[in-house]
Amino acid sequence: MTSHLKKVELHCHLEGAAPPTLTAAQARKYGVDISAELRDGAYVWHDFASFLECYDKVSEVYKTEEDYALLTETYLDELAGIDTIYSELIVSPDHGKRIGLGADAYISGICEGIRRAREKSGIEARLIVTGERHFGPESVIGAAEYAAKAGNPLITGFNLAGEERMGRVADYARAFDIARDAGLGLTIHAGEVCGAFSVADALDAVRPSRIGHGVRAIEDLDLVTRLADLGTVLEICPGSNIALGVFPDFASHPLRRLKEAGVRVTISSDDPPFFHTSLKREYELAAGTFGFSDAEIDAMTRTAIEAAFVDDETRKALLARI
Ligand SMILES: Nc1ncnc2[nH]cnc12
Ligand SMILES: [Zn+2]
Repeated sequence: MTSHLKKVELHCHLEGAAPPTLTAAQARKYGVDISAELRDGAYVWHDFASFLECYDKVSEVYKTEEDYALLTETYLDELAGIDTIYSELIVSPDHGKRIGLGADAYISGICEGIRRAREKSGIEARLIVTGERHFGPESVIGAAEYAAKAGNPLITGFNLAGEERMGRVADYARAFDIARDAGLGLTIHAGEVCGAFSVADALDAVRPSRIGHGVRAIEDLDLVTRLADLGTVLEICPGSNIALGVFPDFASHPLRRLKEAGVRVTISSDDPPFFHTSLKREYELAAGTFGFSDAEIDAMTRTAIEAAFVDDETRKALLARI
């Protein structure tokens, strides 16, 4: 049981958190046929590439500023309902542009959702703007420029997500320079679909303070030592990793081995309904399946706050609540 524990989430894609019931209602509202991507209340995909396609199609039924406010408020309300005190949402202003809403309206809807949720429960949230590898380096640079110039106090981080097998991290280094110069926190999806080399690439080319997933670092024990020595924080999403077949089962998942090797680990849900999971379930897995004590889980939550892309005053206030 982890219902008595305070929770924090560093790694969740906003559109990836869209509840199937809400997506179905949105599709009906706009007359969009989503039957190939949403069947019997579940999202339909069969491998990483088709997951990304399904994700993009689902995202298309969220079209207006109000749609994004509602989606954000809905997810943050769910998190607050399980005693989550802080959430970082991975968002894509580029997506806002692609669907014709515009990056500013997309972000403004999301910020309104954060405001509404915080008013009800006090939950704190920040935004990590992401570029997506499969749209190429220029689009990722565009996302970084947007994040850097937005001057929005809720945008505090920059990420690289999408098809990890496309290009090397060095191809996207310029985008991270722009984000770093703007004072944004940096994190990169690496070592999820690709092996340890991808995590080493991220450290060599960018040296982010956090890595999304990073779990396949376990294939190279020198790299695990490097992560531990650098203090790089891994945003680990066990349910996502099993759903995507990164590891065959929880028994072979390296969360515990990475933690025991001294790597700073945290737990998140990634794209919860796509992977039949939730932050609640991830905490339950940490306790039940991985066998972590309450104190060990609290320590991971504290690590997440230490690594959060927030100002020191907010960090202090969050730490005081664990
Ligand atoms: N798990 C994941 N990996 C890479 N890109 C993503 N975009 C949404 N979810 C993702
Ligand atoms: Zn992710």
